[in-house]
Amino acid sequence: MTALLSPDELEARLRDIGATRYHNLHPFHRRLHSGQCTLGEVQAWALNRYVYQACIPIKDASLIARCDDPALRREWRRRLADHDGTGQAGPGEADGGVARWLKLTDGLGLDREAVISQRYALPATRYAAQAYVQFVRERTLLEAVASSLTELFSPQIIGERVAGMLANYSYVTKETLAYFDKRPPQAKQDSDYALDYCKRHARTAEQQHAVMEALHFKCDVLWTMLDALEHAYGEEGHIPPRAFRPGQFPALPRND
Ligand SMILES: O=C(O)c1cc(C(=O)O)c2c(n1)C(=O)C(=O)c1cc(C(=O)O)[nH]c1-2
Repeated sequence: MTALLSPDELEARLRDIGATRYHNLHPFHRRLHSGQCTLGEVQAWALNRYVYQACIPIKDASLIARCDDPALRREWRRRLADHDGTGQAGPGEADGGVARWLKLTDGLGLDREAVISQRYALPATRYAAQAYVQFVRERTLLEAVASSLTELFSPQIIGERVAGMLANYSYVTKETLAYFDKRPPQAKQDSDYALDYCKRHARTAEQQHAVMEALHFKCDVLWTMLDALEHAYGEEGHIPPRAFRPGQFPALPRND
């Protein structure tokens, strides 16, 4: 166990974890952003990433449910609204991030119902997303907050992704990628709060260690999802039996 760090030293250690472990460094993202993915791979990325998007409000709701600090609950409620919408768009009209992600999968020609069913996602994607929800349910509140700290690094990758995909794929438009318009300011606000919370509440060396481990864990969740995509759809092409197959979607057996 390392010695007790100052809050700023803790922040520097967390930023260092992002600099060396965040999913912007994954080969699949490099291929995605530089135009080297096939249409099938771009579709597979969006379909699998829906599973992650859908789990985010569930893990945020779990955090709220076990939190006895009204200020933290209030802050986290905003995240729920960001993802699930406020309901102000009209009855049955979702206006949050999850709904905007479906505009992205629509734009890539994927069947909405099939995407929402999560049936054609890779098993590893589902397990990774479930592991994130489980982590937030079971670990300390401090670790649960710390596991969101990957968002410190997301504005940069979103910038690279939007510029790279618009430049490199003729079928990707600004409208297709509209999900990402709102994310950088939301992620900045979310991660500023979470970082400040961790710096204030990690008062012992053990708690600081737990915060850093939570960020490592979350980087692993994100990395695992991209490993699974690369393994299934990259050069080797080991698509699991039930998963999305480019070109054959959604004409797949429905009762499997
Ligand atoms: O596009 C990305 O690379 C990326 C990364 C992350 C992240 O680092 O966890 C999130 C998002 N996007 C995102 O859109 C999002 O809503 C989100 C919520 C969270 C979280 O842990 O609460 N991370 C992320």
